[in-house]
Amino acid sequence: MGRYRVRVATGNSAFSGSNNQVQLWLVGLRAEVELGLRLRPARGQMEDFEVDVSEDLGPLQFVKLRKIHLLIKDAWFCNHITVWVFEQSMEEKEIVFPCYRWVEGDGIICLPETTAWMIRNESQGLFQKHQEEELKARRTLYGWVSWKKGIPLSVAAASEKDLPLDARFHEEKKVDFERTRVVGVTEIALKRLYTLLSSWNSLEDFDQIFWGGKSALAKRVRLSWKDDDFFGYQFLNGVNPTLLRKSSSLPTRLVIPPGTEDLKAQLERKLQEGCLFEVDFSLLAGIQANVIQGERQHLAAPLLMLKMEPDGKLLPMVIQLQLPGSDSPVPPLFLPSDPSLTWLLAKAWVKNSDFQLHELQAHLLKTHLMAEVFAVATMRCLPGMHPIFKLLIPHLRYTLEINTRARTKLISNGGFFDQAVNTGGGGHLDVLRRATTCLTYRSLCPPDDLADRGLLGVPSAFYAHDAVRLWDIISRYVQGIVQLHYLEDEVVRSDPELQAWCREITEIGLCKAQERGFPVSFQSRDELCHFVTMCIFTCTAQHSAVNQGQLDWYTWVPNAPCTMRQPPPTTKDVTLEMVMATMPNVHQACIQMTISWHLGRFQPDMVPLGHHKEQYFSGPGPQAVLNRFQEDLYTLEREIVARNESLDLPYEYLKPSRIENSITI
Ligand SMILES: CCCCC[C@@H](/C=C/C=C\C/C=C\C/C=C\CCCC(=O)O)OO
Ligand SMILES: [Fe+2]
Repeated sequence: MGRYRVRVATGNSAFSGSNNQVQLWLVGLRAEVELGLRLRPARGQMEDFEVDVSEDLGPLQFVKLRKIHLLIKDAWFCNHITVWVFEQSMEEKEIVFPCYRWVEGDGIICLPETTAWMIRNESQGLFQKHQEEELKARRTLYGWVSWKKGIPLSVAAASEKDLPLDARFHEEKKVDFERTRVVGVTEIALKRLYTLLSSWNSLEDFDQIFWGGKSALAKRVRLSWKDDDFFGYQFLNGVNPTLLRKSSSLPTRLVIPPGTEDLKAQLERKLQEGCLFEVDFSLLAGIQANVIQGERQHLAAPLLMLKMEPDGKLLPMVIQLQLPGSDSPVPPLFLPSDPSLTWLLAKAWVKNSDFQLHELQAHLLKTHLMAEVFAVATMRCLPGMHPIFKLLIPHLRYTLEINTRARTKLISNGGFFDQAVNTGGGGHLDVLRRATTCLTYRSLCPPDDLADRGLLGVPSAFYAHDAVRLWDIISRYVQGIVQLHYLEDEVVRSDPELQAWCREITEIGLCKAQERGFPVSFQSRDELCHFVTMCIFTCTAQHSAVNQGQLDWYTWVPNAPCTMRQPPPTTKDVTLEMVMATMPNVHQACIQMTISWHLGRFQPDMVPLGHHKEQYFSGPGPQAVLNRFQEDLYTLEREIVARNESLDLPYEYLKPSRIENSITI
């Protein structure tokens, strides 16, 4: 018995309130009581009321709530319920029941209090029963599907409309997304009209469609894209810093034609000096090229060799556009000393190939689709009261919807890839399949990946430096939360939901990825922390590193052509007509610019890394861990700002304030 003050907090997004009435129960260890209230929750409001309860409820464990609709069903977004207990001779006690979900229909929803997971074993199985019912419902809502064979599984949803309401964009996000899509389509149409009668026979003609919405760096790209150091820089710190690796030997595919022995000597010298680097696009070899409006597009599978200069500049040394084969046992090598247009076209072929592997492998597969697997497995295996659910859920916001939209608009039949990209038309799916077969756990963990690629401690590798710093900061955050909940390794080993989550990711979502180093169980807190750090890094920092740069590096189309309309050159006499006949045409270029702007622009409702408002945890312990996380991020922010001040090209993509807390675009 005692007096209770109850606070009902409603979400702040549009339509979060409800005209339906809400009924509440307090459920204690010894009894439960219906509060007899009928409140209509209002958007952005916290509504308090007090009740005297005659029964002895015992320690509160749940709040139960139900929305009652007479005529119209009106979903309600409940943030949380907070209860203060005033009991005789005891000071007031605050108990929080997080929700952060839509309340639809008229079923009863059970909210466990925030520390429930810690006391679940002593509570007569009440929490166990709740968890089982919750997961049974979630497994119905969040199903797996194989969208295309050979790539990670996705959420079962033919379009975003089929997703559960809790996985959908909130109104503000949806309106912004749809508005900018309309702006994009309109811009494409206007540019087509504007260029209908204009010439398209010089590289400067791309200026005609290089309109607003571009960044300062995009304008710099337009001026500097032909320069070799600017070209090389992008493999370290551009939109795709994931392919460059330090050479440990001359690649076997690099067949040196007779008469170019001095090139071989230069390469070997750079190799000995430890400053030879390579980017190998062999993954594209043999991929079927797209046919766009009846016009066969073309693909290459380049190898690029570069040298790291003492001043940190990375300069291209040689480009081989095709793998040696029966029809071309010694493919021509293109050099900086070649005629300027020849060398420019060879570099363009490298950047077109980089566009394919960036968008499909680094961006879509290694961030978006990985995050989707984490999201579906989390919803299917971890109950809302589980600490790893609470830790991860803010980093999974909106990901299922943006990925579903990508499957229906970008990589679908007739989508962006089919309309304007030379791996479109099905080749893009083969690239995804090939990339999946070489998707290792190590490649998703920067300390391992960058060590394997020889990029640790390289002064001009700013992505590498910032990625390792962020990994360490996120790792400390994860360890802080894990150590509060798992007091020894045995607790990890004996957590059935956690072990099921791990297996669901590796064996189901990633299709038996244990062969590629992914775990099928966690034997220690360290193993758990490493994996969860990888999940959060992938959903935040890594996506930021490969997404934001689309606006800067892809809107000047010649710097990263989305398609190539003529075969790669086999001789050194390249004309401007050949270059323009190869580069994307006006329509394809317009589409590339629009998509790059739409996907790379700053999201107006973005939540910066570590600054989500939802409070799934409560108490001083988790709050102190989160506070330390935010402080560490702020320290890194200041470090990066200071470093960037001395750079001609500041590297901004891993500045914490620019990293979104989840993959939402
Ligand atoms: C190649 C895949 C990149 C990774 C996925 C991407 C997500 C994109 C999700 C949705 C894009 C939807 C529509 C495209 C936007 C505007 C197009 C305007 C013209 C039109 O055809 O509608 O990561 O960011
Ligand atoms: Fe993205």
